[in-house]
Amino acid sequence: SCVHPDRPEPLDLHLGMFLPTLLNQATPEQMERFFTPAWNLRIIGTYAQTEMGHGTHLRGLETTATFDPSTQEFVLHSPTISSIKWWPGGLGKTSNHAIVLAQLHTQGRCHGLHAFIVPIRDMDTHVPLPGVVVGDIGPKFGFSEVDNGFLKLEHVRIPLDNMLMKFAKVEPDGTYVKPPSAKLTYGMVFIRSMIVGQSALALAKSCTIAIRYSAVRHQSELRPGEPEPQILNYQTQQHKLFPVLAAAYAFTFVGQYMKDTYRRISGDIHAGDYSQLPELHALSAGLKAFTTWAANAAIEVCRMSCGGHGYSRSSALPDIYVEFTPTCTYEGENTVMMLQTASRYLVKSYRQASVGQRLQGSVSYLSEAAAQRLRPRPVSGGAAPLSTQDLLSLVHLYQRRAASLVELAAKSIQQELQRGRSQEEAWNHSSIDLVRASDAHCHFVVVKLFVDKLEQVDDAAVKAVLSTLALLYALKGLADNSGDFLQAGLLTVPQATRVSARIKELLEELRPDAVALVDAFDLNDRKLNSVLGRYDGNVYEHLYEWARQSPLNATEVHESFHKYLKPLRSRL
Ligand SMILES: CCCCCCCCCCCCCCCCCC(=O)SCCNC(=O)CCNC(=O)[C@H](O)C(C)(C)COP(=O)(O)OP(=O)(O)OC[C@H]1O[C@@H](n2cnc3c(N)ncnc32)[C@H](O)[C@@H]1OP(=O)(O)O
Ligand SMILES: Cc1cc2nc3c(=O)[nH]c(=O)nc-3n(C[C@H](O)[C@H](O)[C@H](O)COP(=O)(O)OP(=O)(O)OC[C@H]3O[C@@H](n4cnc5c(N)ncnc54)[C@H](O)[C@@H]3O)c2cc1C
Repeated sequence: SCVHPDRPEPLDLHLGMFLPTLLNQATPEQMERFFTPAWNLRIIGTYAQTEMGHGTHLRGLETTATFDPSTQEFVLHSPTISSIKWWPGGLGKTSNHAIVLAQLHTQGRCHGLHAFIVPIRDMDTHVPLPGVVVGDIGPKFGFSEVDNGFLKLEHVRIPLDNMLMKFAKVEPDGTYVKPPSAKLTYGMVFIRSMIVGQSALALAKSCTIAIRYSAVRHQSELRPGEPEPQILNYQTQQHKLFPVLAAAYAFTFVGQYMKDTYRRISGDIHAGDYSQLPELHALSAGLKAFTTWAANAAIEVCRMSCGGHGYSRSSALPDIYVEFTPTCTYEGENTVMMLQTASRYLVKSYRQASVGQRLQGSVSYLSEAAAQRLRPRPVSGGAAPLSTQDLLSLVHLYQRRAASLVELAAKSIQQELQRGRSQEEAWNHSSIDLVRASDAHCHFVVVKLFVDKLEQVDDAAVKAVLSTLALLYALKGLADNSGDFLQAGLLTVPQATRVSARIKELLEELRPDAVALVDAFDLNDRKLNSVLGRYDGNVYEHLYEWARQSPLNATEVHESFHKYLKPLRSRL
């Protein structure tokens, strides 16, 4: 990672999942035996959960770990083609160990998914161990530096104390001891929390490149007879890029918040208090999905805003896209994550609020919404006056939109049940509404955290420009989702028109600060690795130089001329 800063590489899973999973789930003895050599890179590990047949539905995973008390060993086995582990990064060629997630069988009973440390290659020769069939899964959309792999286990034996036993345990006689909370065996919360920060970084890089380049690039005519303007002066260009800039700041603050929240709640968990785990799961799942979807779309906006040169790899934008886009899929497919946040948290909280329970954490507004529903509505009704200046009133608006969409989704489930559908069918027939509700909840959380952050900024000028960005973020979201706000009676058509007009004013206000605002991300040229996004703006000279270095230019006359074109011509 020193050679290719911020690029995917074969040790990512070792650093990002193998070591953290040990930290969270290994016993002190296992820390000694595995963590220390892994920290020193003698053991190189990966996290092997996904199988060819199942990634999302963890209870459907087929790999088995059967305890054999006669030898004090687990026998790990892949019983079918679809049970072959598929996708783990660094598994194909790099790792000598894997944390394998498998269905634990002992004393004739299956106890569900547990984590096992499985040596897969000889520590000296790196040759796969007996019973281990392992290799690379082949070329992908991107990530070509990473050897994502497959792993077929054929009755591979590992010692009893290679099961990660900080929480659940198997005794030497095969007795299974349950973990203090069944949810502790889900290990993905750490990376999901970190991915939010990755979304911010991807956005910061992309808009730094696109905004700097838009200040360098001159095109067309704005006023007849005058020199060609910087493309950043076109309103449509600003409308593409400044909301991305605003989102990059918003997600940076949300990323910091997720890191702090993870630290705080995992501290509680280590101290034996599991009460905040559902909030952490719901927040990390929802915000992972919300921010990666937004960033994924925005990277493409930035690339296209650079015209033809954006398509060249010299811009770095194609690489940023292919490296980032799997975050929408890995660590929990985004739709599925949104549904987790909706079902396990929002709808449950809505029901609790409806029977008068006071809620804590990011859903406390559902209690307020429930209380309001009980009060008679004022006769005048309708949308409250909208201030396109007051951030707190916008936070409140997002909160009411989320409350209304959570209610809509919960009511849809209710109606489906009343139609005689089963709980599961009612759920599936409401899942579009549920994803919308989660999306609105996350959007509210992001706007709120952005506005909260402003309170911590002391410098008046910085606070002013960040407030303008926060306003743009909130109003652009309002405009993009005006259907929701109109449907919920939170916005009128004339108000929506005013929002669009205010957005145009904000774009103009931000224009003089736009380049300074991307410079403030402090992404150096080496890290950006983009000809278009160079700090010195010397784009054209370097673009020419970059092209001259293309492998096709290594010889003046390419061998294809002698091999194909010349013989072909002689036959015509
Ligand atoms: C040290 C330096 C570090 C430097 C870093 C260096 C560089 C880093 C770079 C990192 C690069 C990373 C590269 C890529 C890694 C990709 C790795 C993967 O994809 S790996 C593969 C990733 N694969 C995936 O992510 C698979 C996605 N699938 C899943 O997560 C699950 O199967 C499911 C959640 C969809 C459903 O599960 P199911 O079993 O059907 O569960 P139910 O729905 O029935 O819910 C039961 C109850 O449990 C609750 N609960 C659930 N989850 C959690 C949780 N996490 N927690 C807590 N609670 C949870 C739930 O709320 C409910 O509660 P209640 O209502 O009863 O109270
Ligand atoms: C680059 C990359 C690296 C990876 N690295 C690793 C790794 O290191 N270790 C590892 O174990 N895995 C890894 N994975 C695998 C990854 O975690 C899974 O691909 C991911 O969890 C999604 O699961 P899936 O592929 O089974 O998708 P599927 O679940 O098959 O998703 C396909 C579609 O079905 C929909 N769907 C599925 N279930 C539901 C549902 N309940 N409700 C509604 N819709 C649903 C999804 O929304 C999606 O549209 C990696 C994947 C990639 C692309």
